[in-house]
Amino acid sequence: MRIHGEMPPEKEEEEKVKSLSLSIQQPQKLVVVGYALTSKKKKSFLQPKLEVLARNKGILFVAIDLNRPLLDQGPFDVVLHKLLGKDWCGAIEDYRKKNPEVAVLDPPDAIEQLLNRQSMLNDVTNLNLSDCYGKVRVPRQMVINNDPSSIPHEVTSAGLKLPLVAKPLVVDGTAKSHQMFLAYDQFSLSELEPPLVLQEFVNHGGVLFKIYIVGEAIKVVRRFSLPNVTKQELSKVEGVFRFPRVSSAAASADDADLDPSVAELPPLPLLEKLARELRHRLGLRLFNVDMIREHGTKDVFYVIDINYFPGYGKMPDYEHIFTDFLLSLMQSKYKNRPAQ
Ligand SMILES: Nc1ncnc2c1ncn2[C@@H]1O[C@H](COP(=O)(O)OP(=O)(O)OP(=O)(O)O)[C@@H](O)[C@H]1O
Ligand SMILES: O=P(O)(O)O[C@H]1[C@H](O)[C@@H](O)[C@H](OP(=O)(O)O)[C@@H](OP(=O)(O)O)[C@H]1O
Ligand SMILES: [Mg+2]
Ligand SMILES: [Mg+2]
Repeated sequence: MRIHGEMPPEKEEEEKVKSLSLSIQQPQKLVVVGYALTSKKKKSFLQPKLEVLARNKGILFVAIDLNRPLLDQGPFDVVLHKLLGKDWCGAIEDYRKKNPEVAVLDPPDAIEQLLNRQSMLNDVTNLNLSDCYGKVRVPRQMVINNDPSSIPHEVTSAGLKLPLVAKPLVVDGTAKSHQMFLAYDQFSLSELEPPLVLQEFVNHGGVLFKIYIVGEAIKVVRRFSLPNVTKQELSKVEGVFRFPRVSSAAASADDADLDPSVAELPPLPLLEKLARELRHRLGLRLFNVDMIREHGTKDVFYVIDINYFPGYGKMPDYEHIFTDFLLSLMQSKYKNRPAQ
């Protein structure tokens, strides 16, 4: 008995030969991805499961040699990078100008706005997502550049509400740039070392949504976060307390037994619109957004952090999503090429 849709054996052979000869006439072009990553990033991102799947799909990752001029290397179809410094950014800019057909992920000037927590959330502030299943806000915040002794006065005159999260102003991939403090009173903030961003803490029930963006693809996961701070606690406690990287553990909160009103994912149309708008405004294709839901509301969300080229290795299915994205870059490249 033949299952519906199955071919007779002779026809099947004919088809095999046909597709083989087609592939000989038009051998699949390898997609060469040059990468320049810190060793930490290389380890977390370039996992064997990604490299193997990529190879099967005709994608080859090649390390860029940082001791040789970038312009002498390649040819690459895509350049993937997460390195800092003027020299590197200059080299990448120069490379982009001279190789406009290569997809450089992403342009250094677009990345720059995410390397400073003052500019990082600007584009979210200016978004207008009304009628889109929820409100997306940014916590009120201020920057302290110097003189920690002036912080209590500055916080009071800016009218910021306690508790505050104190975050290093600059995000440069070092552990220090992720060192966070929770401040229960404004006086203790003078103990901290500027430059800092002081951001209002928003109660959100201890769950954070991490929205990974890879080109047009979105993946959202739940992560654990800081618990709510009650009024009572705030009135009793004084001081600033360093807290660990609560939301970075790969063990996600997806499987935890959570209050459904806290755990419910933000509506997909809201996330799609947010991702689309941010992709355009930021001019980036690889980033993630940390979002929390204001406790006691259904649809008031706050964006508290945006990261360039985040820990995709922790994103479920990242190897499929990322390789599909790389192939889609090639398709749009050939589609946009003028006919010969
Ligand atoms: N305004 C806020 N209100 C409530 N919780 C916050 C706020 N800002 C930060 N947090 C908590 O602190 C954590 C760290 O803050 P943030 O995401 O800004 O730091 P980060 O080091 O840049 O994180 P990442 O590892 O995602 O880059 C968040 O995951 C969240 O748990
Ligand atoms: O994917 P999430 O949970 O958001 O966490 C990432 C941070 O946001 C990134 O800042 C880290 O990358 P850098 O250490 O290169 O900044 C990134 O480092 P990683 O790629 O080595 O895991 C992650 O810690
Ligand atoms: Mg974060
Ligand atoms: Mg961050």
